[in-house]
Amino acid sequence: MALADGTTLLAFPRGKKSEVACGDRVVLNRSGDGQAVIDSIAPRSSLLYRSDEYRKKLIAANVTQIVFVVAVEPGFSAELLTRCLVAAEEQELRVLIVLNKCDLAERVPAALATLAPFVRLGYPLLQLSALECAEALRPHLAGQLSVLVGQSGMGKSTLINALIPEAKVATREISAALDSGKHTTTHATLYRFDAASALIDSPGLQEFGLHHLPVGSIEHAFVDFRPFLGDCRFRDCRHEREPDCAIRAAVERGDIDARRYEVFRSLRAQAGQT
Ligand SMILES: Nc1nc2c(ncn2[C@@H]2O[C@H](COP(=O)(O)OP(=O)(O)OP(=O)(O)O)[C@@H](O)[C@H]2O)c(=O)[nH]1
Ligand SMILES: [Zn+2]
Repeated sequence: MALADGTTLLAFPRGKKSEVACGDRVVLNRSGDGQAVIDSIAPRSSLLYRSDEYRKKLIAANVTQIVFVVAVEPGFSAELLTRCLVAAEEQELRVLIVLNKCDLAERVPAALATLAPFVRLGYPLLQLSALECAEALRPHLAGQLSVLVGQSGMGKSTLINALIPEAKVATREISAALDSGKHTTTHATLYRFDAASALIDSPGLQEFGLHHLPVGSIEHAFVDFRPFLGDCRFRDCRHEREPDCAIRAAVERGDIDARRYEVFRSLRAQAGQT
């Protein structure tokens, strides 16, 4: 836990089950030996979970922006990006898509083609090379609590280590404090730039399991569905086999990307289970 004066200390939740997420603002009760107990958690402006059919887990609180890192190689999952965008829309967060490894110039056009449908939807795209110009990302982090998300191999660690030189050291210190190296891969870490800007590195968000989303909020989280919502014949249309479904009609006309519609269907089928 970081205090207002910038110092940090080790803090533990009161109960056994931790309800605290990275990014939370808390009231601490100091115990004198440099440690503390978490008394209460301040109201959150946003909350990201990961979930599967069995359980959901808090990942990050009070985030204002998701930075989704993809690379020109290896290939990335457009479905995962769609899921990330849905999670962001549902929590009303900003999104920045970062295309990394643009130094591999001959691979850039293919990656841009994959990203074109997302850019058409209005999501901002930043092209950079974590090896050559990681600094290009820094201005986009100003004034935001960002969470950095990406599949393995996209260059997330390279980016963080370039922007935050103490990041490598911090990970080691936290593992030592918890007396176990195995925590390094599962817990989220918050790196502060200034009073208004910080970055959360959260390995757990990679898969974007969204089983926890309320069924009714999913269709609204697809920005391309919004112009057509309310135009279906049935008010409670599930956009599956109902007659006169405006969403399916839009897919058939090509106004909604068919792959996005398929992601919608799978999210809807899984929704509300945890
Ligand atoms: N050419 C090029 N290679 C890069 C760039 N950024 C990262 N890489 C390489 O891509 C590989 C993966 O980078 P990492 O930073 O370890 O990727 P990661 O996303 O943190 O992956 P995990 O550690 O598995 O989560 C490494 O071999 C990096 O050197 C870049 O901008 N250009
Ligand atoms: Zn419909």
